[in-house]
Amino acid sequence: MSDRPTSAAARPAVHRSGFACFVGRPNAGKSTLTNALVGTKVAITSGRPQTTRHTVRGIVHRPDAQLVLVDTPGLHKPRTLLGQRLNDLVRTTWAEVDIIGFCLPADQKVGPGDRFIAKELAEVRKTPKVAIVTKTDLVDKKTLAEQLVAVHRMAADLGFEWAEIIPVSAVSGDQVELVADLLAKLLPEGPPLYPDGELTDEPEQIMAAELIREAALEGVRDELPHSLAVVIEEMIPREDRPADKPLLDVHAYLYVERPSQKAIVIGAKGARLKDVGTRARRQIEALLGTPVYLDLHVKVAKDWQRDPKQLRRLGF
Ligand SMILES: Nc1nc2c(ncn2[C@@H]2O[C@H](COP(=O)(O)OP(=O)(O)OP(=O)(O)O)[C@@H](O)[C@H]2O)c(=O)[nH]1
Repeated sequence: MSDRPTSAAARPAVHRSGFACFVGRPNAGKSTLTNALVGTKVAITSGRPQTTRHTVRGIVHRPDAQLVLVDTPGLHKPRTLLGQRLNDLVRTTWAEVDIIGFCLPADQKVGPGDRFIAKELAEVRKTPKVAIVTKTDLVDKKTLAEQLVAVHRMAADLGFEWAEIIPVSAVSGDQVELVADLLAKLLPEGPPLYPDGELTDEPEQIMAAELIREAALEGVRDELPHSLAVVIEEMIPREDRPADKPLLDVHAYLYVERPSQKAIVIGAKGARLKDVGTRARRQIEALLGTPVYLDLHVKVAKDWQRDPKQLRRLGF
């Protein structure tokens, strides 16, 4: 009896699948929402803007739909070659997805930064655009209502309409399911694109590099976030380990632009780097589910953000 196919009634009538990306100014809560929807830590979150450098996909598996989330970097006014490349990446992503979710924090008034993005969005005619008002746990009902009206009006002023406007708090979990429901409904009909249970197709190395970058940026200010790049040189299982005691060797380089930044990352007598290593190792172990030996080296790559050759080498 157990191998009898599921009855037609138990199966959803149509299956939908496709891609959605979240856009919004830096710190709008895109990565946090991605994580909440997927239910595991796949994108990197931090209190500092523009830390999401890579297009990280999280996959939401549902009986009726498979939603692949593409987390783009924050769109911003380009100051460097890296800034330009990131913005190009954002626009390329918009042209390829089935839904664009515009994240606007509930606790900040709609501003020029949002209008800058909305104006670009207005040009993307075919793709349904959903406004997602994030961080609703930070405001009262009245402020939220005003924000929803402002968000509606911003689009109307630019000559387009949102397919949906959804308030959500990724931190409290309020309405996260509804976001998934509404996004799923907007997807085209189609079979699952990824095997069941897969959460991301981002190479493990890039995710490990992002976790190291996140750990290295914790507690530092100012220009360092933009000057730090992490490259995994090698990630291989240690040989001669018993099957029940595996160990993964991870060797990574942290690239900074100036010797002074190298000193900051390393800290007095290497204490800071050691601490970064410990925290990043725990995160990588949690991510990959295996004990890790993490080896970090800091290198100066002078002005890498402005040098096309170096950018390529660092994976941009
Ligand atoms: N209270 C509250 N804080 C949130 C919520 N969502 C995100 N945050 C916080 O807002 C900050 C930015 O969140 P991220 O998810 O990193 O924002 P992002 O839009 O991905 O940022 P970039 O990668 O810089 O573009 C972090 O400190 C989050 O903890 C929320 O629902 N409620």
